[in-house]
Amino acid sequence: MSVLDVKDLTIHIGDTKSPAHAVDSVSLHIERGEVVALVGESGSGKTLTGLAIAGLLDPPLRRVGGEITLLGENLSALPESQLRRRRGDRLAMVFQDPMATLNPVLRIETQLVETIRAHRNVGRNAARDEALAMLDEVGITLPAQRLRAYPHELSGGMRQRVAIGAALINRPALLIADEPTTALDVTLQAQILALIDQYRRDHGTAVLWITHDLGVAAGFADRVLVMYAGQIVESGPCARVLQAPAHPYTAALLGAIPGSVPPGTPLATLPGQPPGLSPPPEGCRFRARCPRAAAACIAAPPQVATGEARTVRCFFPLVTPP
Ligand SMILES: Nc1ncnc2c1ncn2[C@@H]1O[C@H](COP(=O)(O)OP(=O)(O)OP(=O)(O)O)[C@@H](O)[C@H]1O
Repeated sequence: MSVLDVKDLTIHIGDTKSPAHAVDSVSLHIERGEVVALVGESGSGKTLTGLAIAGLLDPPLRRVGGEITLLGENLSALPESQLRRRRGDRLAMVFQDPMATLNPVLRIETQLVETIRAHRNVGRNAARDEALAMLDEVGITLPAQRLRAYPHELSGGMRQRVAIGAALINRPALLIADEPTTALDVTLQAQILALIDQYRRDHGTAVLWITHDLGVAAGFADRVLVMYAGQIVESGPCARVLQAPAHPYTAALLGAIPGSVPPGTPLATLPGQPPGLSPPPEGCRFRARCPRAAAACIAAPPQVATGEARTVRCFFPLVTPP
């Protein structure tokens, strides 16, 4: 049984007459202990996908279709408010800004203890001991002292560690991490990645890692899902996809990573902008920017299997289907 199974998730923004189709029929699954990276340019719908899974969509964002099954339970029929409660102890989300999780006016201890007691029947002292152990686990030095601190008394890196500790403290089966390292310097980025990687090895946590940085996904994820203009255009084992991308968009993303080309060679840039989605363009959403576009791309390409557990949504993939 997958920890998470999402089928045909569709999200609209705005009024029902001319909504933006921000996420269109996204399907994905994540197994126990697996890291799946959701990558794509800014505005491609990654965050909305994560928020919908976590039950955190608020108007003008509307989930208009799709099934979300967490640990075998189909939660799609429940209204968003109930979804939030049902999912609270099974999944957790961390964001780029740790202050999206932390309350600035409460001590770290109060926040962690309340998070534990909101979901589990644990006494205050036991909850405090757990909070202390979690700060230690996420690499906070002098944890007893930090427990008494307010968020503003901690550095940015420490705040992100505490936010991750708060997310993990009820041992969720699924962690959704939305660019939690983007605002940190490279040393801290690497430390946070290593921390989450170790945690999921120890506890079998499934991780959905949302990032615009294919380089980060490369070193960390088991599988990668590439999103463009609200659709998943390619998916597969991370190593295979990065070695031989099938979709021209994935190839373009890879060509723009520093270090992907010999020194002295300019990085490839992708011309143009993603299309507007209100309404979405007909046919392939990438065709206006695609070097391989042809007359056939006026029709919407289906998602096809290319072997080795890979899929691609393209009439002219770079890796040919078997
Ligand atoms: N609350 C909102 N109200 C209106 N539009 C929104 C809202 N949240 C997101 N959008 C729009 O939905 C689209 C998808 O946004 P989303 O945040 O999911 O993209 P993303 O791929 O995560 O990009 P980024 O990396 O910049 O966060 C974008 O066009 C964005 O402007």
